[in-house]
Amino acid sequence: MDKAIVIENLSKKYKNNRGIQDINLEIDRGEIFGFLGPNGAGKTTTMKIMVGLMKADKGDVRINGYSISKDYEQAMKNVGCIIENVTPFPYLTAYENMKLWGRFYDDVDDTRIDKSLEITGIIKYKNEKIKNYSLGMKQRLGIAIAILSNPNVVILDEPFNGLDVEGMVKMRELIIRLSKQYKTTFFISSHLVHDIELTCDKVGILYHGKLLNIDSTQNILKNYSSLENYYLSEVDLNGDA
Ligand SMILES: Nc1ncnc2c1ncn2[C@@H]1O[C@H](COP(=O)(O)OP(=O)(O)OP(=O)(O)O)[C@@H](O)[C@H]1O
Repeated sequence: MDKAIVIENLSKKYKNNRGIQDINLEIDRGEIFGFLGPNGAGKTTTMKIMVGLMKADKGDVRINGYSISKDYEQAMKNVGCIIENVTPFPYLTAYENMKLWGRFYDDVDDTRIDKSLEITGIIKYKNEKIKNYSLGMKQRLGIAIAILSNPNVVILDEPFNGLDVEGMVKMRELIIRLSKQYKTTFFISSHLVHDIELTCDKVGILYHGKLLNIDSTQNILKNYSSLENYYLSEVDLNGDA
């Protein structure tokens, strides 16, 4: 199986002793992986290391076969991400913001900008200033920016945060469609069990910096009535850090 992301023995300890400890996981090409954990579990820390915003104490991450510590440029070549918040310039339009982002890449032209806005369903607001965007529209713009360079791996920190019901449904549909249509691999962090259950093929539970378990959503739902029940039982069994 073609592995899009491999995380090996990843550890990072902050001065206050919090952080992540010995994370191991593998994600197949085209899979939607849900990184589920409560506030402070270490999701953002892991994702920051994955995209090179922070250095690990130990371990490594391979993306598309390339190590982020040894071959950072190659590893990042096909990655799009939103870690914490994207902050588009409010007084620029979506198009102008995308144009600025596009300068980071060699092969992003106006056609690709339009395509990204089209895929994420905000092409009709292309020439509107971001200050007039709703939160859901801004989240979509975040995805549009993340997929601008046509990456095959997309890493999203809390993409459902702050969205209303309709916004969540649309975000979910968008992620699933991209994974099916383009075989894009997604690594999504969230503390929203329900959205992870409905969106992700595979789920890893992070608790107090440790990965408690990792399994396919299908398997989990064979044995538990909901992902929430599985989550609570895993935390109850193994969660004492
Ligand atoms: N720069 C830092 N220095 C010290 N401690 C930190 C730092 N960044 C994060 N932490 C701590 O490390 C732990 C993991 O934080 P992290 O932001 O990775 O969690 P998270 O799972 O993303 O949480 P949330 O869902 O609230 O965003 C937390 O206890 C946090 O307080």
